[in-house]
Amino acid sequence: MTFALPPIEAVTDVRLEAKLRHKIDNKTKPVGSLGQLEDLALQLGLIQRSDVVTFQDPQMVVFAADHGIAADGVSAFPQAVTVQMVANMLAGGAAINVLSRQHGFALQVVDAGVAADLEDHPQLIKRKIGHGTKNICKNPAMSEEQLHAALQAGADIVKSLPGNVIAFGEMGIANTSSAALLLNRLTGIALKDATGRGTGLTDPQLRHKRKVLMLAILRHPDAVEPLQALAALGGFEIAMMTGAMLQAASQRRVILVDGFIAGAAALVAYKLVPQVLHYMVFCHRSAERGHRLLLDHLKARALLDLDMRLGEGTGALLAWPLVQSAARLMNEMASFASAGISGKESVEAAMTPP
Ligand SMILES: Cc1cc2ncn([C@H]3O[C@H](COP(=O)(O)O)[C@@H](O)[C@H]3O)c2cc1C
Ligand SMILES: O=C(O)c1cccnc1
Repeated sequence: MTFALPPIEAVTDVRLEAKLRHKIDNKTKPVGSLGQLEDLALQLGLIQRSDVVTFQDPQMVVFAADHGIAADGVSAFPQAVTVQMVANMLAGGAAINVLSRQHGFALQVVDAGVAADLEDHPQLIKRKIGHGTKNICKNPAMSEEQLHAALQAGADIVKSLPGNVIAFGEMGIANTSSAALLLNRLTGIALKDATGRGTGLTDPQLRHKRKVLMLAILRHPDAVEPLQALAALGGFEIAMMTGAMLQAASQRRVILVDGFIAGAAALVAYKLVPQVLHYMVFCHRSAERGHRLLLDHLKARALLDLDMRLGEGTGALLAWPLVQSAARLMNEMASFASAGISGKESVEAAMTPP
């Protein structure tokens, strides 16, 4: 089975963009004074092809999987934490549960490839590709067949969910390693700079992680195209998120991107279909050092910078009130004309000698 890249429309519509800009600029505020929220309102309007933005049934999807490279001591935590955290999420106790409840997001956890068999649960979507990836220091993380199955599963999951906004998060011990390797391979950013402390490595542990990742990257010199890189260096959750993001964009949903790992999936999706970026809101900048470089590469500016480095989708949901505010400001604010307030033209006229 080969995953067919879904068609994604660019949101460029010159007439609509002009209309939206006019609407935003004529609201009762100095032009540009709502800063980044104005760009966000414009983006949302272009995605929804309307100057009134509405959100329905927001979804939070956490993709979970294990990584063979965890055996090489690249994380501060053991692999078993992945399945334990999935159980915690299904019991409602993880950070992402708290934030999903707070912000009214329906939460689904996807078993993309956890290294344990999981019991059925109403919030668990079972699409296990394998019991963890292979150790990328020795082998490609996954076969081509597994890669395509993961991409397809991601797309299927999005198709099965309602709503027009979808937030992406992940859980998988050692997945900052895959994210760093993908960032290096797909952008040329130095591996040393792409590699960070993840769950909280000490200095000697970080040096060890860098050595291990250098061995891993040298093991896969030919995996240069995005899909080859994803199969060789990625993870089941990252591949599934990539397919899911592409599908979400093809359905013109707003995509809320979390931190470094969700960002790595976004990067792969962008390298496959650049227009996918039009649908993405980069919600926060993670403290994981590669994330800043990843966002710079995408010329993206995140909404929040809170020194967070958790993942799960937490940064995505914390930015949700800002996304809602951008929509409401566009929908509800009065214009100078409707409020009967003088625009700056009257001052300019007064300053111009007759
Ligand atoms: C208890 C716990 C909860 C988490 N929730 C997200 N992560 C985050 O940390 C992991 C990536 O970091 P590394 O590459 O260093 O393993 C991922 O599971 C990510 O989602 C967690 C990690 C831990 C330990
Ligand atoms: O930014 C992230 O997604 C992140 C950073 C560190 C650990 N886990 C996730």
